[in-house]
Amino acid sequence: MENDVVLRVKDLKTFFYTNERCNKAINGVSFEVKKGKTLSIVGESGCGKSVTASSIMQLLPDLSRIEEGEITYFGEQGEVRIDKLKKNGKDMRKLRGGDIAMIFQDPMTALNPVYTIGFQIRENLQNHMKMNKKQAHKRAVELLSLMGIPNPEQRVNEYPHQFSGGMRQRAMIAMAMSCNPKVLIADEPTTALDVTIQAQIFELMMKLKEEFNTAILLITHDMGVVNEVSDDMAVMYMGNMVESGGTKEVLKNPCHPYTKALLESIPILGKGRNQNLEPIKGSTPDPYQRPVGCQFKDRCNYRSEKCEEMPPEEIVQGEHMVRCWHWKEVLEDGK
Ligand SMILES: Nc1ncnc2c1ncn2[C@@H]1O[C@H](COP(=O)(O)OP(=O)(O)OP(=O)(O)O)[C@@H](O)[C@H]1O
Repeated sequence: MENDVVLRVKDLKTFFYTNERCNKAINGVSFEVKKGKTLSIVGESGCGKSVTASSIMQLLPDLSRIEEGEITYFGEQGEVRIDKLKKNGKDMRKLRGGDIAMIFQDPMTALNPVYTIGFQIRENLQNHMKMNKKQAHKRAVELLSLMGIPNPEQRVNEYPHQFSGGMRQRAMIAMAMSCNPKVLIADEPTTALDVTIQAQIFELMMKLKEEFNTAILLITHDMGVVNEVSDDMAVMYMGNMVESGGTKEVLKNPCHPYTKALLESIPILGKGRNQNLEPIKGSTPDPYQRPVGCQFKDRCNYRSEKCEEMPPEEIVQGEHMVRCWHWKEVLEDGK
């Protein structure tokens, strides 16, 4: 095991069971998150990004469960198999919000409307960092100031509804960062914010990553964001990882038709209005009636008989992995 890996997910399978039907929402996903680096997981709505995050945090909805696979956290006290921990047991509660923190698209998922921002950050610090009330208050003010919130001494005593959307997002990040987490999971953290605030929040996250050597697992559907902020990336489709590797390498040499299609569907800043944007044809299949073999085949121009069988993971070079029978053709066509 390379010692820069802080979180490893191996062959994860998380299924939903509704009305005697099974949705294999995550069907054998593997990746590693490295110390002080950002890994982005990207893919269309429903591909399994959020369920991956909830599996790691053991915050899965009632009808779902981890069926197989390993989720290992490499902490200062040694390895912890998260998938083996009790959802609400002492060890999981210690990890959650402590060593592994999460920020959400909607800050009100994490913030309680009836308590002041300061109270909520203090509570986290008192629980996880064993600080007394006075120390925790001082640190809460420092954290708000670090997040760029003006007048932190005054604002620490305000309620979430007194904060703007962007400020609430900052307050939630302050709460998540309060216990110096080793891993920060960010699930579409800026989708609800306007572009300027979005850029500021990412800038802030990257600053924190540098300062505290935090590993970030960023969940997004936005290839532009992936390009801007991540060291590594993984593309998900229908519960599978179809391509992964260093961000620069994957974006330069996409080998999966789906990655290529995602890239062709986004505008490039500064290229003006006359760009040939290609929406991805078709739509994602019904998760309860998944196709046999490659999940992307019905939307793919490279489809052949081989695709009736699920392609294996293949190494393109170094850490660049792809799951497509036709990746060499895809790569060649991109040149
Ligand atoms: N609470 C739930 N009950 C039943 N099925 C669910 C639930 N949450 C997610 N799923 C299913 O799990 C699969 C993966 O969903 P997930 O929310 O992880 O996708 P996502 O990539 O995060 O999408 P989005 O970008 O829209 O959040 C989908 O097929 C979805 O229908």
